[in-house]
Order: sequence, then C-alpha cells, then structure tokens
Amino acid sequence: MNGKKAAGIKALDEIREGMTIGLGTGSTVYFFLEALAEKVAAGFTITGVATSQQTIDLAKKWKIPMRTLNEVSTIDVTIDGADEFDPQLNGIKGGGGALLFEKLVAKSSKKRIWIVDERKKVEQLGRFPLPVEVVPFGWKHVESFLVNKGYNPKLRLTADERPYVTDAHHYILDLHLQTISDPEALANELDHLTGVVEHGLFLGMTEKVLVGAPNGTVETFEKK
Ligand SMILES: O=C[C@H](O)[C@H](O)[C@H](O)COP(=O)(O)O
Repeated sequence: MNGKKAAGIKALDEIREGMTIGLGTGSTVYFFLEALAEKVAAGFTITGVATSQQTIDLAKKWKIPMRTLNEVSTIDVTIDGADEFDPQLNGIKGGGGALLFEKLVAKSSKKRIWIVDERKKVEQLGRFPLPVEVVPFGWKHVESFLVNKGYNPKLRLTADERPYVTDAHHYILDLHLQTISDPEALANELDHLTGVVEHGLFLGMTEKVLVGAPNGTVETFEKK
C-alpha cells in the first residue's frame, strides 16, 4: 500500500448509490477510479463526470458510466487530487495539466474532496510550481509580464521539448515561486490578466482532504 492508494480507496466511503460524481485527474485519482470500478462491476449505480481525457480513458476502460459536465445539472461530490494543500485547505492543482476542467467541475459540485499522500501537506503554498494556463496566441507577452513581476514562469514542455498542450488546447506557464505569501492577491491578479485562461490556485474549493500514509492509514482534514 502507498499513501496515494490508501487515500484513493478511503474516498469510496464518500460515495452513495445514485450519486453523480466528479472524477478528478492524476495518479491518486487512478486508485479511486480503480476501486470505484470494482463497485460498479458489482452492480453499484453512479454517474461520473471526468475532468480530463486521461480520466475519460480510464473510466471507459473500467466501464464507469459517464456523462459530460453539460449533461448534468449538478454534481454531488467531486474526488480529486492536489499538488499541495495548506492548513486553510487552500491548494495548488494542475501538475497534470487538468486545472481548467478540474476547476469547472469543482465549481459545479456540492462537495469537493481531495485525496493526497503526506508529501502534499505544506505550511505555505508555492514550493510546487503554480500552473497558469494561457492561450497560445501571444503567450510570450504574458510570459514577459510574469517575468517582470518576478514570478519566474517556465513554459511547460513535453519530453520531446514541444510545448505541452492541455485538453482545451492551451499552453501552461509554471510559476516557480517557492512561496506564495498572499494566495488571494495572486489569484486575483492572475484572474484579471488577459491571455490567462485559468490558474492552479484552488482557494476555498475543498471541504475535506484525505491524506494517505505509506502504512495505509488515512488522516482527514476538514474545513473548520
Ligand atoms: O492536473 C492535475 C491535477 O490537478 C492532479 O489532481 C494533481 O496534479 C495531483 O496529481 P497526483 O495525484 O498525480 O499527484
């Protein structure tokens, strides 16, 4: 057992028959989907709404019934991963490039739960590079603006050194900040920057974080 798997399996406790479930993205969500698929195969009825092509592919492979976000009016609970979370349960997401669809699904959800391993717990956000999704048109000008602000952006590249392209056909500039002293102010600034589609600061966007340890135990952090 590793921490990610422990948290992924524990998230099953949050699921009830008949629910519409937001399905996050990443290596921790993988374990949740695997466990959910076993329940579905045994006759448990749910509907999933995926946050990425990667998750659609897994759900199809494991025969989890799916709808698109437009096909549902609301989502009962979303189970997603995170790259960092702090004591206020604010977080950074998008290490896997899925931040835009993840934020759309999260905002349509009645309840949001993150599943992570212990390495994701931090006192202050920012050690993990903050993903900023930008339109390809003129992206170098957005990059220059971010350089001038001292935000240290790096264009995300694929293994063969091409720009990484998101499911929505955008690029990602990862901001290497080390610490984010005022996440609200930074989120507000990025929200208003032309050319930026979305950023990976998820503030006040989860009610519960399940943190898995290598020994298989899971600690729960809930919003106060
Ligand atoms: O874009 C990807 C997502 O935000 C992931 O949920 C996040 O990067 C955590 O991924 P993992 O569970 O693989 O560490």
